[in-house]
Amino acid sequence: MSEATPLYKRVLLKASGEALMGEQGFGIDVTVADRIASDIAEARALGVEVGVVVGGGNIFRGVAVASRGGDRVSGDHMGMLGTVINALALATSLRKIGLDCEVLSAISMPEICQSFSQRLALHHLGRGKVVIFAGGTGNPFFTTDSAAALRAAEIGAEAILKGTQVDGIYSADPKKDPHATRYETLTHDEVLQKGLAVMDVAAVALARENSIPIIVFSIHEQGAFARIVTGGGRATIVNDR
Ligand SMILES: Nc1ncnc2c1ncn2[C@@H]1O[C@H](COP(=O)(O)OP(=O)(O)O)[C@@H](O)[C@H]1O
Ligand SMILES: O=c1ccn([C@@H]2O[C@H](COP(=O)(O)OP(=O)(O)O)[C@@H](O)[C@H]2O)c(=O)[nH]1
Repeated sequence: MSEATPLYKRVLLKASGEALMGEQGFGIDVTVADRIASDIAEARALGVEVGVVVGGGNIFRGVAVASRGGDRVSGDHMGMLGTVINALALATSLRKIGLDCEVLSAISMPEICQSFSQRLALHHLGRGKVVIFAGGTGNPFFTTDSAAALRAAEIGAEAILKGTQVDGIYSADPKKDPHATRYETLTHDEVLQKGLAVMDVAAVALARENSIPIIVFSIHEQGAFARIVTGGGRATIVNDR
């Protein structure tokens, strides 16, 4: 690994739930969780404090229930519980390689993990622990992208690194439009005005209000997380400055 100096003291990684299922159609591929853990370890070795919001799309999405005529709120509760399962899997992968971490959940389940509070999160981060934020925002009708923007603001993260299925923000969804072109940089306003759906509107707006840059990169590319915290790597940077 390079001796590069990190650009940030503290970042928030949004780890895609869907990425965690790897080639499987559902659930968690432990090899993917282990790889994401080793990427986080590289950033920690550079001295960067890391908070992680995990998605849940590999397990459950509330909108899927609603689209079949079911109850959206119950569906979202199931989705949030899915993020807790993912958080526990990622914590296991981190501990396996000797990284100290804590899972803090927006929904209290004290037998399983600690409950989220800003104070506790700052306490753990300040002691060098990776903090995994589970349970999204704790509210239905939100997404884990919004949870990422919220937790980033609460912990004073200098950037949100959205590790997703694609390597940046495109003029249209690159999975649907083969002619979509990739942006190197954008402002928060441009993402919203152009309707670029890589992240939901609430999340981008919250990041904009708090002047937090968003960096979109492929979580499938090994080592990308550490490269980005040192100012390299392939990504789209959303920043207003
Ligand atoms: N303009 C766009 N640029 C890049 N990706 C886009 C765009 N519009 C839609 N997408 C899609 O958004 C997905 C990320 O959305 P999301 O549901 O938040 O995934 P996850 O949280 O699992 O990373 C990408 O994988 C991509 O297919
Ligand atoms: O604050 C939140 C975060 C998540 N969810 C639910 O949890 C699911 C999984 O989260 P998300 O879709 O954001 O996961 P990702 O796309 O990152 O895998 C969502 O579809 C919602 O049903 C929710 O209700 N509130």
